[in-house]
Amino acid sequence: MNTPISIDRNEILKRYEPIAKHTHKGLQGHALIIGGSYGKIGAVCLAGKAALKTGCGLVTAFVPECGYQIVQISNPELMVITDADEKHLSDIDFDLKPNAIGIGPGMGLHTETQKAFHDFLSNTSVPMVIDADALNILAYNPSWMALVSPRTILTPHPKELERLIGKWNSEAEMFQKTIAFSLVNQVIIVMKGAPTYTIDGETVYLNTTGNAALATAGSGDVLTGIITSLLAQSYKPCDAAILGVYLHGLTADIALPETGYQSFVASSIIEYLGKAYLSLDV
Ligand SMILES: NC(=O)C1=CN([C@@H]2O[C@H](COP(=O)(O)OP(=O)(O)OC[C@H]3O[C@@H](n4cnc5c(N)ncnc54)[C@H](OP(=O)(O)O)[C@@H]3O)[C@@H](O)[C@H]2O)[C@@H](O)CC1
Ligand SMILES: Nc1ncnc2c1ncn2[C@@H]1O[C@H](COP(=O)(O)OP(=O)(O)O)[C@@H](O)[C@H]1O
Ligand SMILES: [Mg+2]
Repeated sequence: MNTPISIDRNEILKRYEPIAKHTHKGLQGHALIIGGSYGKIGAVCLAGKAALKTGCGLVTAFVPECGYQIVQISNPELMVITDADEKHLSDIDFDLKPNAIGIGPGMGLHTETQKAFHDFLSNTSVPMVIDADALNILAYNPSWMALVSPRTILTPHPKELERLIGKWNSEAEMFQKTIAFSLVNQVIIVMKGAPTYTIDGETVYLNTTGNAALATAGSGDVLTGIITSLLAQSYKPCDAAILGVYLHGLTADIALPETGYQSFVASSIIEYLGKAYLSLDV
């Protein structure tokens, strides 16, 4: 394996694009977050709000019918489209043209959802982040990887990674198998952990921000929203992944003296995104 490239502030400033003075919401990108199921609509609320607070101009959530009021009330800035089914996604069909899609948070593994995901992948080539249950569905249906567009970003935690690539006996083998998976499928893999590595074929990027405060429910869902937002704002997929992971960790580093580890929750990541961005602008 090549020596990982350490992603520090200098590397980020090479990639970060400050906002243009005369931009408007129509130029800032439209992100679509697809996911949720009965009891796990919060995952979509978190990803959607994170997408907005990362700078996207418009964000739409696609959720089962039971999520309609939850998303609208928790995030009035979000637009919502609902599936025909009350509790799970059964047909992922929409009449809009997002610049990027994040799919999987809270989505569940219902057989109808699995079929809907298959049909959605067959018909979509929009830049995409695949996370959580959408990754698990791919792991259970490995041949569907052929439907995933090149340069798609996958964001597995260690268990999701194991489901996708199989068990490993050493860290070296984990990297070897992940790199091979990235090369064969032409996808970018964000190997979430402490620390997080982003794998783009043979190139490995090591993130340098973040701390144990991030070990809290929904923090991966927030990361999906952040990276989807950057993709929608026209960052190249690998840069969106690297910058998104860096910003996500930076929020926890900035917050720590104020929140401590224990009281930091996934919504705190979203709350501190502003300070994370501001620290890049000085
Ligand atoms: N508010 C909401 O709506 C929320 C909704 N959510 C949604 O729930 C769905 C299920 O997602 P999920 O990740 O909780 O379940 P799953 O894939 O079975 O993985 C869990 C297993 O993986 C392991 N594991 C995890 N991290 C690890 C690590 N760093 N290092 C090592 N191991 C690690 C760990 O294994 P263990 O250590 O227990 O053996 C654990 O048992 C998904 O759609 C998600 O979006 C959540 O985001 C929460 C907030
Ligand atoms: N101890 C830790 N140090 C740094 N980052 C962590 C730590 N624990 C978790 N994280 C980060 O938090 C996120 C957890 O993602 P995930 O397990 O998908 O959460 P969820 O599914 O609950 O949203 C990842 O980005 C991971 O890198
Ligand atoms: Mg997750």
